[in-house]
Amino acid sequence: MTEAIDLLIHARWTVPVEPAGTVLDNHSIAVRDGRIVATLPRSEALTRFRATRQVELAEHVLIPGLVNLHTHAAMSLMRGLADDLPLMRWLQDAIWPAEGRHVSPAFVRDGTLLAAAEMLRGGITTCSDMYFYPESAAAAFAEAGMRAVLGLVMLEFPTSYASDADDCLRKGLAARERWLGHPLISFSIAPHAPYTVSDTSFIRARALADELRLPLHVHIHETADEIHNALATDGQRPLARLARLGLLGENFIGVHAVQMDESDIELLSRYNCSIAHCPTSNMKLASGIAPVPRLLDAGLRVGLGTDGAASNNRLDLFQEMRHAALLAKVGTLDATAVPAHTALRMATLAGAQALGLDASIGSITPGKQADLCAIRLGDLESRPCFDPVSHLVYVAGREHVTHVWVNGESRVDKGVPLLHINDSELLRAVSVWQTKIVN
Ligand SMILES: CSC[C@H]1O[C@@H](n2cnc3c(O)ncnc32)[C@H](O)[C@@H]1O
Ligand SMILES: [Zn+2]
Repeated sequence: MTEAIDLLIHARWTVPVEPAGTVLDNHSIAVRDGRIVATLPRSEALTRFRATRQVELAEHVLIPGLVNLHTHAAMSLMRGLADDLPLMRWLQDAIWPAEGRHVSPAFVRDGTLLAAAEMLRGGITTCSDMYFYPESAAAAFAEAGMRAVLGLVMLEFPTSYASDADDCLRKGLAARERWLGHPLISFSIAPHAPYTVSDTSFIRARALADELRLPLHVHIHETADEIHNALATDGQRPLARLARLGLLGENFIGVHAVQMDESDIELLSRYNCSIAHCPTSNMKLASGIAPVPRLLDAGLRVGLGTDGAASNNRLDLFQEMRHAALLAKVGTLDATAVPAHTALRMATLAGAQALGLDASIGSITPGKQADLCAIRLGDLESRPCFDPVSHLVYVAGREHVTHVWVNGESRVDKGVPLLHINDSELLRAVSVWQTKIVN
């Protein structure tokens, strides 16, 4: 008697990420009702299962869908608007004025659809977003069929979205109410940064995160100026202030963590926090090199983020894996720092753990959702292949992604996106935004 399943994927290599270091040759992954049922040798799979659909990946490696631990999806509409500036000039002279003029529910919907299409095509099946109008972002991610954790943002100053941090939260919580129970959409509490959020608002953020059992998602220690200014105004480093306010804890995701001393790392480790490392954004804004090997040695979960397309300018976790591995080596002058397997774990399981989603995504494990990504390693630029994980980080790019599934549903098939997004309509909308932004 064979078991009926929906999908059987036969892959030349499978890298489940958990157990660490495992590479399975010629195995098959069985999927039923959106979940992984089993991973087993191909010959056993063919006798045990009867599948509605089978997919042959003869020269491919199958990995868990990538998890983008930090982005501002709708900022894809500002890709390339302001390059080659340091963070505060970039924000204050270019980005915040543009956001003040243009950000609206329609902007967030179109920008998020553009970002979701880019991410899914590049093998990213989950992202942790932080942007205005989270209800518009939720609608766009749901339409694209991408898993997303939407930050309920908090900023003290008035924006086109809200008058202050309390207004941000009121609007964010109403959005969350409307999306409760959706299979792909969940939320985090996202106070923007120590330099834009008051003590009172941080305390409110922690109380809400505890009450609603949500992650806290905050930019921290991004630049030397941020530390310098905090010392001048608060007499404390930003992380010490957040610890004093009770913000740190195992649901805390600190984004960037570039400018860190031993006391900062000790605090993050004491409170069992997670880090979203954004190597390309850190390089482009010249923020510095995050001490990733020391963060990992301290036992922290370190995931990877692209940051927004206005500071990267790609939403490409293959690029972030490569940059994370290379930057760690340059930063420490140690070629063994952040090896390929570590970079892949950061881009998958570590991101899922940081978001509290590792019971359902982040590795190819029976019982988890079938969020999967296949990468073709058969082309001449990928030959020979001694170790597919080495190739994922040091050779392959998102252009080699051929298949993507979210919850067992195909989103990219043989390189062709199967998104519910009308490309020409979206491109028309993007060009209208471009015209508005430059005028
Ligand atoms: C409250 S919505 C998010 C807010 O963050 C801005 N932003 C984008 N990238 C960064 C970054 O690297 N550091 C700090 N702030 C950033 C974005 O423009 C929005 O205003
Ligand atoms: Zn950011």
